[in-house]
Amino acid sequence: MFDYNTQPHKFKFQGEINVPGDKSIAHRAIALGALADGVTQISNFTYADDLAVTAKVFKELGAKIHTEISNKDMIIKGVDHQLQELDHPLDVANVGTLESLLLGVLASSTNQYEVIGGNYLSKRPSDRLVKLLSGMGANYQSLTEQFLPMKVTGSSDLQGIVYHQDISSAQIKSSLVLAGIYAKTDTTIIRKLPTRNHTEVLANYFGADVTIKPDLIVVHPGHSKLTGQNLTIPGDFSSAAFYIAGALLTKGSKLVLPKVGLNSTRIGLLNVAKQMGANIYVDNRSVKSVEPFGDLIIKSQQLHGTKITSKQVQFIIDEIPLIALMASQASGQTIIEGVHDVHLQLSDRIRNMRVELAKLGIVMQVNDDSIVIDGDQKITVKDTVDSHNDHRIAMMLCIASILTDQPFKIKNIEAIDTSYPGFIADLNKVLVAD
Ligand SMILES: O=C(O)C1=C[C@@H](OP(=O)(O)O)[C@@H](O)[C@H](O)C1
Ligand SMILES: C=C(OP(=O)(O)O)C(=O)O
Repeated sequence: MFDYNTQPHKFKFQGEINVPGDKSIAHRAIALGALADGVTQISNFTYADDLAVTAKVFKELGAKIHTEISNKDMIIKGVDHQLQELDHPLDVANVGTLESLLLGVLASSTNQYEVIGGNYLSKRPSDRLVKLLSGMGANYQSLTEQFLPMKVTGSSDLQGIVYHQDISSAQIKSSLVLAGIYAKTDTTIIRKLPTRNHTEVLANYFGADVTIKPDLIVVHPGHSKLTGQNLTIPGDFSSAAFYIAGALLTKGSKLVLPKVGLNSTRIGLLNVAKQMGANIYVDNRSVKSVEPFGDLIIKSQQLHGTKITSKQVQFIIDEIPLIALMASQASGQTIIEGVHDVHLQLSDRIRNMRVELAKLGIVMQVNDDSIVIDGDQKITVKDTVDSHNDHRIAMMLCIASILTDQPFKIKNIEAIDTSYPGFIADLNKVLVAD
């Protein structure tokens, strides 16, 4: 457990920074590469803590995984769906995406597994997902019925289901896709609202047969077979978001972020920033291994408040603490609607960001399904802040520290390593004292 003392200056941003490879895509690439027949080579892989846990779990299931940390390469020899039997539990720690992907993967194996998790995930209900996977024919047993630890015995006779999404969750959808690839009949997911689409897009890249339409996706197990692939992971938009917010909010900034992932299901913060009056330029657009990317050029800008609707929330799901900070520095009021499910993330991310920002003098009204933030708030340090072991809150607090010349302490700063080891060093490369 480490504390970080922020600096007693305001800063602006100058220069260029390459953000790490996308964590969300990398989780899926490891899972699909591990299940596939043959070798998968992943370039621009970031060895973040969450991805280390995913790699460890799939290694235990029999995949051979080699990481070249200096080259940011990962090489996986897959098991061709023959998962190894284990005499010990699979530990997903507090990696929410891994828990969901894994429960879907294990649905089609007849081996018996036990899945355990860390203190936060052991309190996150899995019953919605488990009910769906059980409906396909897999068996999940938890003493508490809805939380980890859980005993899983899948089925070699999984049957597809038709699921009318009651909540918008990329993790639930992804889990059903991974189970559906090995089912006997089609799995249909009828969307409530679109969510990040990396799983279905990447599954097709590996040889699955998934129809992707705006209002539904259908997994056709048929004769599809996953085969190892080479892929390059774009920069993580959710990591780039901290620099985007920082550069917009600090006078005299100009920052370039090369090769950032621009998947339309991830870049809601760009649209929110535009609604708030920002002009962010995108250059050198391209597509590699089915994911779009490009260079972002950000200049400081005076922002104004806006209304963010529930339709936009899935596209900013991991950026809400940062958007709250942006809103507090804009002119006028901002309302974010449709945030109910974000309360389930990690340790209740919305509650924690409200508590921590209040220690910096930034107040907001948090309701069950909406957040209201007044603009023009001055940062006034009242207390030591805490990441609550949430990497997104930790990095948002680092950006807040740049906007004030009052230094403060951030407790449990090491949470940053969950997605972006080296963030503070990178940040310091592009900060110029004002
Ligand atoms: O599928 C994913 O990679 C993720 C989906 C989102 O969660 P939900 O599916 O619970 O909304 C997001 O918050 C999480 O950081 C990563
Ligand atoms: C909540 C996050 O991820 P996960 O759900 O995988 O823990 C995140 O990356 O912000």
